Amino acid sequence: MTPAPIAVALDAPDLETAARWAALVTPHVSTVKVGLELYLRYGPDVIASVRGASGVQVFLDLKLHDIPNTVAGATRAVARLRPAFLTVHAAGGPAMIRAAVEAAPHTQIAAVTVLTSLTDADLAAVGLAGPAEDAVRRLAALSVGAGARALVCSPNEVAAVRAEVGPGITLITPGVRPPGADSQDQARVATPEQALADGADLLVIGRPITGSADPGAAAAGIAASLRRTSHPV
Ligand SMILES: O=C(O)c1cc(=O)[nH]c(=O)n1[C@@H]1O[C@H](COP(=O)(O)O)[C@@H](O)[C@H]1O
Repeated sequence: MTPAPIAVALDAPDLETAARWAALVTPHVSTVKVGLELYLRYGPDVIASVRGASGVQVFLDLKLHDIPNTVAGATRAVARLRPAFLTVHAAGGPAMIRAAVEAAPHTQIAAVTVLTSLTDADLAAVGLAGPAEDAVRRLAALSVGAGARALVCSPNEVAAVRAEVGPGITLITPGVRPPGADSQDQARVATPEQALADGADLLVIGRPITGSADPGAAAAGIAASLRRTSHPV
């Protein structure tokens, strides 16, 4: 069976746990995601550990945000690990995004528009007035103009972003929760089925899978529900 378009966020405190989660979920999902918690503790070795024997696609989520020269150097430093995706913050601006794109020709640079943990009130507090969707659309257009071929947004904005950037751009949505699940620190959320129906290409899901007693079964369950949605019987 084709693995589901899900990136499981391996936000674990230690490498053994992350590698175990990766092994349990990789039969069911296309991608595993390494973020700041694991990468800052273990460095580049973590990539090989979670890739394991399966060779599953790895998404490196470092959310780089600095001046263009520094981001180019940081991107070059990790490009040799050949992650399928590497995140940068779109708010770093077009020159920074372009620097990352040029520094990693074999990796898709994914520009994070507005973090899924932020509400409209949070955005107003940091000086971004207006609904999140306006900022997301603006940052999405800017990122694609700077050469990004992948974008990160919440499922609530994915339909608007798709309308803005067209079909060729990979849209990645965290802030995904199965029906009835706790949204925890996520503010702009939707179900996996809704995110896919609205145009997402890859769903980032962490704790609803890794916090389950059986992460393999949790991943398989969500993958099966997505298959039912895309091919209703
Ligand atoms: O870039 C990301 O992956 C990301 C962007 C964003 O706006 N929101 C967001 O939650 N993420 C990541 O997606 C994952 C979501 O995890 P859960 O909330 O446990 O499903 C975490 O690893 C976050 O770092």
